[in-house]
Amino acid sequence: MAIKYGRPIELREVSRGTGTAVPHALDLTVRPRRNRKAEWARRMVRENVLTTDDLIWPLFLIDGHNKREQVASMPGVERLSVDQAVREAERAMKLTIPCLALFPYTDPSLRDEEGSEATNPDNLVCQAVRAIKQEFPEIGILCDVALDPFTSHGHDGLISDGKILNDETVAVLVRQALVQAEAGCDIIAPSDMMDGRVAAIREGLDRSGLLDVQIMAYAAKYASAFYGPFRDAIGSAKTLTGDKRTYQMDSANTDEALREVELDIAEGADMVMVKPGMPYLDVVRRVKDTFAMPTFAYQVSGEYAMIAAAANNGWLDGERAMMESLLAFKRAGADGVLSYFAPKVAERLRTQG
Ligand SMILES: NCc1[nH]cc(CCC(=O)O)c1CC(=O)O
Ligand SMILES: [Mg+2]
Repeated sequence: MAIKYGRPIELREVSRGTGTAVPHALDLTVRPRRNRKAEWARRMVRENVLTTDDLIWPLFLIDGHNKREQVASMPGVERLSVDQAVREAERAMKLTIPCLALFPYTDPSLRDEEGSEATNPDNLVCQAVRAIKQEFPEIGILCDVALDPFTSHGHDGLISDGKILNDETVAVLVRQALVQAEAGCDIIAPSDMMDGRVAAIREGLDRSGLLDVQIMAYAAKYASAFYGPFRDAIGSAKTLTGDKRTYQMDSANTDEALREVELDIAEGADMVMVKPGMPYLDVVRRVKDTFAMPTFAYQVSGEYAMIAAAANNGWLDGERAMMESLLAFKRAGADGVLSYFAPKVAERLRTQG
């Protein structure tokens, strides 16, 4: 059947243009606006919903007690001492946010070439995991695995002659994952983009009897300008030498993302992630459609900063932009989102649905 103006021509024999009560009414049988005429009607036909179950809340940690420090490039986001992180965990519980992600600001005196603080079983991340789990064992905790918060050069791996070493780095990452898992972390999230790290970490966890610790692989992670504010937050912005393009992906590629994801699944990833988020929604959709795996996206620091900055300038409605940006991930097929907006979103969902 030939289609013209939204309905088959064969069905258009009767003209509706004459005798209608409304002067100048167009001859339209199909009027998509009918389904948008009221809030109840919009709710009935809504295809995607955002709930608190979709949220993972990233927290930045800092040494000390009763300390909260603004991150300048992320208005509304703070670095928290462990006791304060426990308070935020309590808030997350009340808001029914299922999972927290932890990122440390490591004191510069503890950073070195090898990132040795990453494997200290008593480092800031491990302290926070233990403290949160002791008070709130029912909340999920995700720990990032990569060396950049701990290295003096700000790279995610070991360096020799200006090259980021793959296999040597993987050995350290396994030890980092093990101290975090032994501290009680539920999900290990390798964000380093070394080849083969998922398999090595899975093997290390299993050998230590940590069979139930999940792996969420930052499988398709791009070399991105949108990580800038995060590097301020963890204090690696000033120290980072060069860029991360020999290990993080080229932003021009999507087939490559599928190959990366396929490898991580084969190596034992329980969940996969695409990062950054909004500029890579096409990748989220392809990954979800191709692998049907639990698929997450990271709305990264730069995405947060853009919305927060524009809102603070009165250039856009920050709350609405926040909700719209998160719903976009659901539309693209994501099962959940790491977002610095998590507590704000959860509060809004609770009061306004
Ligand atoms: N490997 C570390 C890591 N884990 C998460 C982010 C970025 C998160 C954000 O920007 O919010 C980064 C930064 C980077 O790779 O340089
Ligand atoms: Mg990979």
